[in-house]
Amino acid sequence: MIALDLVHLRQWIGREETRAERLTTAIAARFNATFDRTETATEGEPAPDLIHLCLAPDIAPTSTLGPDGHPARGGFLPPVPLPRRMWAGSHFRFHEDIRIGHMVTRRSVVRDVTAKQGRSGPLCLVTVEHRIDSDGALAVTERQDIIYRAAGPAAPPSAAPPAAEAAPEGRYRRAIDASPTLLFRYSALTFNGHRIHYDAPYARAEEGYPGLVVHGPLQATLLLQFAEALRGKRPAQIGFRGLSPLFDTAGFTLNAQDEGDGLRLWTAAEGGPVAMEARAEW
Ligand SMILES: CC(C)(COP(=O)(O)OP(=O)(O)OC[C@H]1O[C@@H](n2cnc3c(N)ncnc32)[C@H](O)[C@@H]1OP(=O)(O)O)[C@@H](O)C(=O)NCCC(=O)NCCSC(=O)C[C@](C)(O)C(=O)O
Repeated sequence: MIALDLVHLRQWIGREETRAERLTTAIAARFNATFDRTETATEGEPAPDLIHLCLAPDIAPTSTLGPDGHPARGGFLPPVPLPRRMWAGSHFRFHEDIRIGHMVTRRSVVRDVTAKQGRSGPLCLVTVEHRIDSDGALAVTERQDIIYRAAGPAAPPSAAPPAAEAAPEGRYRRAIDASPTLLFRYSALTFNGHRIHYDAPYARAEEGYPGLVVHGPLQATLLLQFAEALRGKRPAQIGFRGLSPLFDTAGFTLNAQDEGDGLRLWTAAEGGPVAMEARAEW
């Protein structure tokens, strides 16, 4: 069993990083193509929401990547010794548009590092706050949770009852083909080398998943686009939480339900549990 030295890991709290990249029409066009959006990417126009997740990635030489294809730990993020990294959730607040052609700057701060005991074993939760500016104007604030967990099956049998309950059908639904091509294109857009998203033998044999894992940010982007299509405009804020992984072994649906002034949204595979849940407010 891997012991977490929380005193050491919590020394990363307060650590900051700033990265920037110009949002070119080429990047916006690739994003639109990946998500089957018909808009033309035009300089000066508002960019599609959550495109900032594709900008200014960690650029590490291939020879320095860890066995999972991620940059080795211990730079900006704490060197958590648990091997399985997952996107656990994010809360976004939208202030202004990010515009195509603008310089997009992300300032990130590690806000918290905590240890938890999950049904899948010990977990380490790292919370990071991001501020995203578009040509110097505040555009988006984000509070992101990353979970690290021990090696082993994604969902232990003991976790079966609550985790395996089939998700309900939303009043509004849209089917998505979780094809390896879509997953690969999103990995390429985000320069994400994490092998669980494109290397099926690795995902099965090394990480114990039944297939390729659908990226958390990809699900979040699809759910936000669905919410925007239903309401005709971007919400003021939206929060996501990943509850169970989704795989390329079956298609999945985007679901939504009216809830108060907002929408409750979720993804689920056919007959599967809620994978990612979200709440959007306008
Ligand atoms: C994370 C797993 C293993 C924990 O599942 P579990 O059954 O072990 O945990 P639990 O028993 O449900 O909860 C234990 C504790 O953890 C907390 N917790 C539990 N879940 C969350 C969450 N999401 N966000 C924040 N907190 C969470 C929970 O509140 C509880 O805290 P408490 O003891 O204080 O009450 C499980 O929820 C899961 O598998 N979620 C799906 C994750 C996923 O599929 N992410 C997308 C794919 S990975 C990815 O895209 C990566 C990428 C893009 O390549 C990249 O960033 O590098």
